[in-house]
Amino acid sequence: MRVKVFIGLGTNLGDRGFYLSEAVSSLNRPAIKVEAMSRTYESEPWGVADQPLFWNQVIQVETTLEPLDLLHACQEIEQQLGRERKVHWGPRTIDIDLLIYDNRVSDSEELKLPHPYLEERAFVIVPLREIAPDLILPSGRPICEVQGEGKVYPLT
Ligand SMILES: Nc1ncnc2c1ncn2[C@@H]1O[C@H](COP(=O)(O)OP(=O)(O)OP(=O)(O)O)[C@@H](O)[C@H]1O
Ligand SMILES: Nc1nc2c(c(=O)[nH]1)N=C(CO)CN2
Repeated sequence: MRVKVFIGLGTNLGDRGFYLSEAVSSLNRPAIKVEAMSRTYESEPWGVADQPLFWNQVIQVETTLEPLDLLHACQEIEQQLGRERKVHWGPRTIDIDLLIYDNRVSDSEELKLPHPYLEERAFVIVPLREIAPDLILPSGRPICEVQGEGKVYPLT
């Protein structure tokens, strides 16, 4: 059975356009079909201010993978694209986060669903609203009523 998942992508090191497009094309495979992509947004760093501007994007996929298998697929792509885990919320070539996986809830250290900071991050909410304007968030709030914090600008 295929389920709908929203995935957030972020990068603030090197060729940010390259990392976003490589991540999306690496994710797209028979078990993870990319169904929708937001535009790319430039955003001010959230959480740890003293770092380069990010480029962010949100995609919708349909997957047959269970949540942890999908997370591991995302982490493999992060590694292939040179992601190093140094500073929490610090600079990275690519970060791939599971935002919403169908209506699943998970509270383990390895996987939290929905993503815990979903509604606080404008760099997630704004591109997510672009591809899913009628979405009711897992909290029950319609996405049109949620702002998130931080400045984001579409690149196109
Ligand atoms: N929904 C999720 N999506 C991606 N990783 C998650 C999720 N929930 C928990 N994790 C775990 O978070 C750990 C740390 O992830 P990461 O280094 O990307 O954090 P971060 O990007 O600095 O912060 P944030 O998770 O707030 O965006 C990973 O090892 C992963 O197992
Ligand atoms: N604007 C922006 N800020 C961030 C981002 C991000 O992708 N975009 N990712 C972070 C760690 O997940 C921390 N802060």
